[in-house]
Amino acid sequence: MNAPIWVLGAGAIGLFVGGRLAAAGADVHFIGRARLRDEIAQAGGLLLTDLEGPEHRLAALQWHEAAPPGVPGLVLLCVKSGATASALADLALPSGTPVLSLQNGVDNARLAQQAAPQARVLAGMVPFNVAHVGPGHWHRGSSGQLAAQEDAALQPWLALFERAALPLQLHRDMSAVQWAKLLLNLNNPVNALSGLPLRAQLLDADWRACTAALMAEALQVLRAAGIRPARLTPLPPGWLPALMRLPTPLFERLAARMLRIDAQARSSMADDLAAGRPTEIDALCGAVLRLAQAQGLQAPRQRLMVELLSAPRPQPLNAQALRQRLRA
Ligand SMILES: NC(=O)C1=CN([C@@H]2O[C@H](COP(=O)(O)OP(=O)(O)OC[C@H]3O[C@@H](n4cnc5c(N)ncnc54)[C@H](OP(=O)(O)O)[C@@H]3O)[C@@H](O)[C@H]2O)C=CC1
Ligand SMILES: CC(C)(CO)C(=O)C(=O)O
Repeated sequence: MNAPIWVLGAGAIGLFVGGRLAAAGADVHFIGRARLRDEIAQAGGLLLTDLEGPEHRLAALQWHEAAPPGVPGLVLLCVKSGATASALADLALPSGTPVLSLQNGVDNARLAQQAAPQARVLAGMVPFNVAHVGPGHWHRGSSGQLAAQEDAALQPWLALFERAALPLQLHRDMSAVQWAKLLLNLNNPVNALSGLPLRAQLLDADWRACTAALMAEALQVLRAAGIRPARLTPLPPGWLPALMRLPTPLFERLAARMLRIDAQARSSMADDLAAGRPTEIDALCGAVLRLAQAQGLQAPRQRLMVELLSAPRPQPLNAQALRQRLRA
């Protein structure tokens, strides 16, 4: 068996990925909140279900509210972006410990490396959605393969991820992959404000027009900065705004893969908004806004989304009102 894996941030992604690795035989330690530990215990264990795979039940988890005793062989960084620095600063990791960030946004690996300079922090990317759908129950509601920085430190772990049916697709240029994922994540604030499940929101032309406008603005900024996002979808990233603006019947046909989403799936930002937690808007639209500013450009649409989602109590909006405000 490999050395222990520590999941830092036992929430949707941490429980799903860590739970699947534990089911495949890994020695997984979850670092998370007592409320989720208690919820899982009261439900009789962790239940993981999957749109396209078998379900897994784990009767007991190795759960900690702070760093476990011992030394990890791998850390999976699964807290929301705003918690990256503080979560890592609380662990005294031995020199060279690989830390794989499974977070959205383009800056978390850098922030993590700053907080734990002795660790070997690697960027990763999760393309699929995991939602908390019932007591002790998390569900993967869309598909796609995990991505990670190509690095010798991950070699000993590749077979385990394969066994867990979560193979790591290795990339030399994770920055291009992360920017491409960020473009897709520009739908997160739109989804959160809509109050709708992801699939229903994506099947509404007005909400899609909002996301298209954010994507078009971000693509202009990336172009100006010389960043070429990787291709994560059947169509190249540059075509995403046009795809989103298609009439719904045509969109349904051309975006069939993007729409392979369970009716219950919702974006991680919608979860945060519903729970009254801070959102990751600064790591998504905020990152595009900062890149624009560095190029001497404006990004008024990203700025608007940052303002709307940073309000003390962001209110759901109707699609046409948001469209108007975004000039979409
Ligand atoms: N959910 C999804 O479908 C997807 C999520 N992602 C990305 O994955 C990352 C994680 O998202 P997700 O799993 O949804 O987030 P969750 O909020 O479900 O999980 C994170 C958990 O970590 C806990 N936490 C925060 N700080 C600490 C700490 N110092 N020690 C222990 N626990 C801590 C949080 O508790 P508390 O809330 O109390 O702070 C929360 O329970 C994000 O960057 C997200 O964008 C990427 C793709 C899909
Ligand atoms: C998978 C996706 C794009 C949408 O659910 C996501 O990254 C998120 O919810 O944050």
